[in-house]
Amino acid sequence: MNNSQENFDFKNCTTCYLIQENKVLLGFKKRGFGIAKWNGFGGKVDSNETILQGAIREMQEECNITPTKLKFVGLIKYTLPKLKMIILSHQFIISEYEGSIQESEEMRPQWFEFQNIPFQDMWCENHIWFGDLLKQNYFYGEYTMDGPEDLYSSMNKIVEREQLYQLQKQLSNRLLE
Ligand SMILES: COc1nc(N)nc2c1ncn2[C@H]1C[C@H](O)[C@@H](COP(=O)(O)OP(=O)(O)OP(=O)(O)O)O1
Repeated sequence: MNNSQENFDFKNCTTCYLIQENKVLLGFKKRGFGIAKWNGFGGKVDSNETILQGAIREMQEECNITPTKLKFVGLIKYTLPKLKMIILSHQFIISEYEGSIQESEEMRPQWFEFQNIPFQDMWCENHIWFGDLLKQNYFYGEYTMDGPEDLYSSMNKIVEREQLYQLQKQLSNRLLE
């Protein structure tokens, strides 16, 4: 963190993508932050839970399923200068789950073919790292932006698994599991 970011709020968030047979489940955000954009499912990690517990809870709340097989694949640090906020988003791929997918008051779920991702209706930085996510590469990114269309700087790199876990320990004040 540089000096000008010392008084920024810091939030741990999760974002989860259910992947099956070259399709990914996205949710259309019906309210709040990122409204009217397609995104993975997730949200803020509560103070009494690990990152993984937060990821599972958000899936239950937002699309009614309980993930049983999750892979931690990515870490994205978003700096939002106008909101004076840093969001560290822990990215997961889900390959197995229990329950039936249902719409919630926050998200409308829909399957998308890998070839047909609706980037035009997603946060604009998504197209930079989404290919790595779908290939299940481990990746780390940093983005400075003030909203879904306002991207000021970007960095994305593929990392080794150990490097990703190391970065998670360094950047997050919370345990993964
Ligand atoms: C800043 O750029 C972002 N880009 C993308 N693609 N996704 C983002 C960005 N910033 C946050 N996100 C993701 C991280 C989380 O998955 C959600 C945040 O969800 P929300 O703020 O709605 O969190 P909840 O805890 O569900 O909110 P409520 O307290 O309103 O239920 O967006």
